[in-house]
Amino acid sequence: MNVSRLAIKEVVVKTLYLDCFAGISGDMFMGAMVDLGVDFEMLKSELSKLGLDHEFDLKMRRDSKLGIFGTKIDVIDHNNAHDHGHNHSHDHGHDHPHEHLHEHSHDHSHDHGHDHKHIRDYGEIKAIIKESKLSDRVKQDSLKIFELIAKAEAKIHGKTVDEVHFHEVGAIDSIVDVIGAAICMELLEIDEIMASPIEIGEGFVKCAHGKMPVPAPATSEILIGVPTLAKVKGYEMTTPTGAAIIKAFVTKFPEHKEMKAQKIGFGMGTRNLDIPNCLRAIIVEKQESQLQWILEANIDDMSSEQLVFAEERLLTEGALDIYKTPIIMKKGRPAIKMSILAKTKDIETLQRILFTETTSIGLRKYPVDKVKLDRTYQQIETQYGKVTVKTAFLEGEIVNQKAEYEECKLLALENQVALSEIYKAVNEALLRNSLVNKR
Ligand SMILES: O=C([S-])c1cc(C(=O)S)c[n+]([C@@H]2O[C@H](COP(=O)(O)O)[C@@H](O)[C@H]2O)c1
Ligand code: NI
Repeated sequence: MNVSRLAIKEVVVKTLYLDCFAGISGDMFMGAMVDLGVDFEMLKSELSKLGLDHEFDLKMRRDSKLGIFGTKIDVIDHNNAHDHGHNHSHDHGHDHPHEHLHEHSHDHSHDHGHDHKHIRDYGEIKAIIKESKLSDRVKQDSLKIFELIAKAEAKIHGKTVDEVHFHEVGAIDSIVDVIGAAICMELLEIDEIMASPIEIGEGFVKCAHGKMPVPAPATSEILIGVPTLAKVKGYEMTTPTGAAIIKAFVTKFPEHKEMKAQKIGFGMGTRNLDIPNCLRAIIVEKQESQLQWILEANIDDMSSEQLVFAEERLLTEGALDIYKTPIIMKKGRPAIKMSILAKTKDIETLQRILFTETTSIGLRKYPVDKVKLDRTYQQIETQYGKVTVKTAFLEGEIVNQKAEYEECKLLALENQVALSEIYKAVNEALLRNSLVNKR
C-alpha cells in the first residue's frame, strides 16, 4: 500500500450554488464566475485557443441592478451587423430579434469586408472544439452543453442532431457563452454545482422568425426534469444556453438553502427589472458527503476476461470498491453479482461503463450510509523495518489495531521470514512503545 495515501484527510469538494431567482443566460453565468474571482484575462486567453479571435470580443464591466453591484460580460460578435457592443441580442432579458443554434438554413451572411468564418453546423462546432488546444475538461464540458442544445433544437424542429444549423448571427455568441462557461468552471476549480429552482419568465420573445413563447421551446425542452419558477411576467429570464448549463452540470436542487457560503458573486443581465436582474453564484466549501451508493448487476452471460476488464475500468473511473458474489439465478444459471461502491458524483460515469463494458442491461442502485470509526495511522519501527499501523477508536477507546498487510508482506519477502513473524514483531513493537493511545 502506498503509505503517503494514508495521510490523505477528508476530501474537500468545491461546490457552486446558483441562485437563479432572475433566471440564467450564458453571459450572466460568465459574469458571476468572473465576479467570484475568475481572471478575466485568463478567460480571454483560454477562449483564444479556439482560433476565433477575429470573430468576437469579450468585454467586462462593473454594473449594478437596484443597487447590487456585479460583473457584466458582453460578447461582441463581429459578424452581427446589429451588434454594436451593448445590449446586443444575446443579452439576457432582451426583446429584439435573435437567432441562435437553430435548424433553419437561410443565408444570413453579412459582408463587412472581413474574412469571417462561417460556422453554421453543429458538426463544425464539435470539430473546432475537439481540434482546439482547450483542456480535456473544457472540451468535454462544452460538448456536453452543446449536445443538450442541439438535441433540443433537433427535437423541436423535427431534424436530426447533425442537421441542426447555427444561424450566421448567434453562432459565435453561443460558442463563446458555452466554452466560456466551461473555462470558468475549470478556472474556479468547481467540482459540483447545485441550484435553486430556475426562474424562466413568462410571455413572448421576438425571434428571427416571429414571436416565441417564453420559455422558448428549446429552453423548455432542455429544462425537462428541472424545477422552474415563472414569477417574472413579460420577459424571457432563461435562455437555451443558460438552461443547458444548468441541465449539464447541476446535480442537486436542494429544497433548503442550508449552506455555509464562502464567497458570493453576481453576474448581471441586461434589462432593468423590478427585481435585480442578476445571477447570484455562491461558493460553498463543504466536506464531502459520506453518503455513497451501491450499483449492482447480476451477470450470467459474459466472458470472465471481459468482466475483469469492466471491473478494472470501473475502478479507474472512480469506483471506491467492487466485490463479486457468486449467485444462482433463475433457471438454475450460475452468475456473478457485481456490487460497485460509488460516490454520488461518479454514478453517471460508472453506470455508463457498466452498460457498455458488461452484458447487463439493467442495474439496481441504492444509497448506503457509511459509519466510520475515527482512525489514526502511525509508523512503527520493528526489527524487520518500518510498518504503518492503523488504529480505530470508538468513543475515544481503541477498538481495533492493525498493521497494513501490503507493507508486512513486503517485509516478510525482503527479510525471508514468515508473514506471521512480521505480525508478531509489530505486536511486540506496539507493546514496547505503548503507541496504542497516541491520537
Ligand atoms: O431564432 C429563433 S427562431 C429562436 C428559436 C428558439 C427556440 O427555442 S427553438 C429560441 N430563440 C431565442 O434565441 C435566444 C438564444 O439565446 P442563447 O443565449 O441561448 O443563445 C433566446 O432568446 C431564445 O429564446 C430563437
Ligand atoms: Ni429553435
